[in-house]
Amino acid sequence: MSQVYDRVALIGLGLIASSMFWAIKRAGLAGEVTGYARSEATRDTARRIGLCDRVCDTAQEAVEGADLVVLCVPVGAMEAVAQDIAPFLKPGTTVSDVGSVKRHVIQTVSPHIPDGVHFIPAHPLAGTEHSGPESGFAELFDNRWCLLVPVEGSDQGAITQLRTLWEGLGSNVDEMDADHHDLVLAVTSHAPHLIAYTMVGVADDLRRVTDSEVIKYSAAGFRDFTRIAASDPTMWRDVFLSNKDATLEILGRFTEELFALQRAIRTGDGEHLFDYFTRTRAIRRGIIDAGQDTDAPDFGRGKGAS
Ligand SMILES: NC(=O)c1ccc[n+]([C@@H]2O[C@H](COP(=O)([O-])OP(=O)(O)OC[C@H]3O[C@@H](n4cnc5c(N)ncnc54)[C@H](O)[C@@H]3O)[C@@H](O)[C@H]2O)c1
Ligand SMILES: O=C(O)C(=O)C[C@]1(C(=O)O)C=C[C@@H](O)C=C1
Repeated sequence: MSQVYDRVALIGLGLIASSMFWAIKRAGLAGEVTGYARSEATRDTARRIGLCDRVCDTAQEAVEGADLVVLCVPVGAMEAVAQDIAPFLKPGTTVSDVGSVKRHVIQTVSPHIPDGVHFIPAHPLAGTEHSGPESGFAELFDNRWCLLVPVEGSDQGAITQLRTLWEGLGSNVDEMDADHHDLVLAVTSHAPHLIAYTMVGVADDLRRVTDSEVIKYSAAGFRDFTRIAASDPTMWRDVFLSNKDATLEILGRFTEELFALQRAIRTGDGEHLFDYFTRTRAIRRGIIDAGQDTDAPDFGRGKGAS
């Protein structure tokens, strides 16, 4: 693929920014990539590992002359960063972000975007439990969705250009309205993370995790929870505080279902449990058949597998 932007600036050099950088380089999508991180230690690490063509000591220096600026900081830090860089953006620049919540980012960042600058929020649905400048890798976005959430009146040419970048990073791209995005992600990502945090917290409360009994004898289910629960605390604090309504709505429904299952166990209602688990199994198989779980092992996918 050929170059999509002359100059890209990445603000916040963690998992997502570093993965974007390596994927941009893999496909030659930008002439120059500048980077800025708030902490000197992160900037030093970035320089040491060759992350970004130029690591800058100020956000101003990083965004000056950039055609695309991507905010890759926790959702709660987006507004402050937007405010800092706004005076230094050239007309015609596109500002985007990768935040896990969209309505809040639009509400807090939009007021700082100068006239003549395009703001096109985005969210790559790809990540790991690791964070920081050394955690990124070029393949992170391969065959994953990236959702673009254009605000009213967004420039079509700027949207198409950003779409081309994300396709070049390996993603499938779709567009979505911000409120719908936040509700969908509350179901597919935010509530599941909270449930994983809770489950691991419960195990810890039983004082067995650090004694290693829970770890030693943990089955795959619990181990998957611990992977998710190892995710960055700042990022996830911000996600829940900024996607409050949708997350609380989904957790309300979750609690109702949990009570129904609890009741079925107490009353010995095996039919309820069996029917419920049959329904959820069909959902999992639907995901695999649609080719959306690239991490899933291949066994059990053949016709007739039970
Ligand atoms: N980790 C995931 O799985 C994932 C997936 C998709 C989207 N996201 C979103 O991407 C964004 C970045 O997440 P990440 O996983 O790369 O996080 P990360 O913790 O790996 O990196 C965030 C970086 O931002 C820096 N930072 C924090 N506050 C800052 C500020 N005020 N000014 C400048 N830099 C600041 C941190 O020092 C760090 O280098 C978040 O908004 C998150 O919601 C994360
Ligand atoms: O795979 C993981 O570790 C993730 O949690 C990635 C994940 C997700 O929930 O799928 C987490 C947050 C994002 O905003 C997008 C992706």
